[in-house]
Amino acid sequence: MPNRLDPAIEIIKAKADEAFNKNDFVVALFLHTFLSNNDPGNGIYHLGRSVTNLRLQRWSDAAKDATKALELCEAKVHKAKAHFRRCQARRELNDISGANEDLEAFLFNGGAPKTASVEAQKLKATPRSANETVLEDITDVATLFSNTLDLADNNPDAVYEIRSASGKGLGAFAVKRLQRGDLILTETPMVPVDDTTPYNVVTGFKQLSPKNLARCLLLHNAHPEIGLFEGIYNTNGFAQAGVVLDASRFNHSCSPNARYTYHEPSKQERIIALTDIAEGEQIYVSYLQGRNVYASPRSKRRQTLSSRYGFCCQCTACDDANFEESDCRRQEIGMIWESLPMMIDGRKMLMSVVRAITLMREDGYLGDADDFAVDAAAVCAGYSDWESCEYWAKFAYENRAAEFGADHPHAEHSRQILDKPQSRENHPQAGLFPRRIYKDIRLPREM
Ligand SMILES: C[S@@+](CC[C@H](N)C(=O)[O-])C[C@H]1O[C@@H](n2cnc3c(N)ncnc32)[C@H](O)[C@@H]1O
Repeated sequence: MPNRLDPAIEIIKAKADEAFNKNDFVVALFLHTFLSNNDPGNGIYHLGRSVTNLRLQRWSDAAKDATKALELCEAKVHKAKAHFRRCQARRELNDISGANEDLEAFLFNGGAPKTASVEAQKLKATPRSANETVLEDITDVATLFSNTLDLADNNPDAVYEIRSASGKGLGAFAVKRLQRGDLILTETPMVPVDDTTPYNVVTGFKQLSPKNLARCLLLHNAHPEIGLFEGIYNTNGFAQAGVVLDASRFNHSCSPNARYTYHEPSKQERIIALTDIAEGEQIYVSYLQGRNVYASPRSKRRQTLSSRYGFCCQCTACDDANFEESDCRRQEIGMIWESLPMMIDGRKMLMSVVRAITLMREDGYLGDADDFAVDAAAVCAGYSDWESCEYWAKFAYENRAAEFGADHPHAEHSRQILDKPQSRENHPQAGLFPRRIYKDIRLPREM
């Protein structure tokens, strides 16, 4: 049942009119199609789309819409418009007797005689015939007019392509081999929203141009029940960035091969490779962050993903064959993370960090090891083991640079620690405890 009170509807109608008045008929067609798909029993949308189709010279579609409007609209004024539009479409389709019937019905429903007489003259002229496919759904419109709507990927340097990802809607796939640390995407958010109250979300969409609104309406909506714009926002919005068109097409995995990150200085969303990725491989990010993914069992992750995004995760970590082992590792990582602040023994703490990072690697989770390495560097600083401190700070820096970009504030912060490990500014506890050396505690070589 369409929610006619959803504020999104009035906004989309206004944007459709705006596009039409600017002769941006493809966008208007898209938006009218969206509206009529959303509320098929409302004849006004068919009436609106019939004139847009006339402008696009899509005669069969225009006639079909006018017929539908005649079926659904009660008011004479609407019926008159629908007959007139169908008359014009039929004229172009060479159906002169049908067009004449519509012209009579136009007059009968109060249409202006002067307009009718101009049209009657045109009906006497030889018509052209046209042959088109009928566009019924917004995806049909989007496919036919993907260039006009700027949906086609025109960036020759793009390292990914968006296409069907069986059972997961659309997804992003590598078009060349990628390495850990490679920048996959950098994109300006389309709907930035600082505060995600419903009002702000609706206002964010309202500010879009008709074309950009059309592009956003194509995004997946896992929550149509909560309002159109909020549903799209909640399914696709990124923390800090909001809705980012291409980035929103990347599917989720609990063992992702890429991560998304917001780069505040440039106000852009980025996606960076966490692992090497083969050409043709699907690129996955994790919709869950930090401990919610690397330190949570499958049941908890699935519950969150299902309620927020409406799907049951079947990634390699959630797969039935692997999940129990993966759960054991992730639960242990979680316990280590919880217990680190309580550990008073530096050696024990560093051994726990090594264990946690080893478990992450065994699980194929190649993000966030820096969370642990930063703590390890702080412990070594506390015991004045500057060589070990540097070792962990370097590890944290290199991982952050690869995962977020070297110019990201996270990486810059680790860089500062690396440059001045002894500074109290970087490590408030630097040199506080009796000196101890932990050179023997290092990570095993990368597997
Ligand atoms: C942000 S969108 C991702 C792009 C989406 N596939 C599309 O076609 O636009 C989130 C939606 O993608 C689908 N999705 C993402 N990851 C998935 C996965 N691992 N398994 C199944 N569906 C997934 C779900 O429908 C989810 O609500």
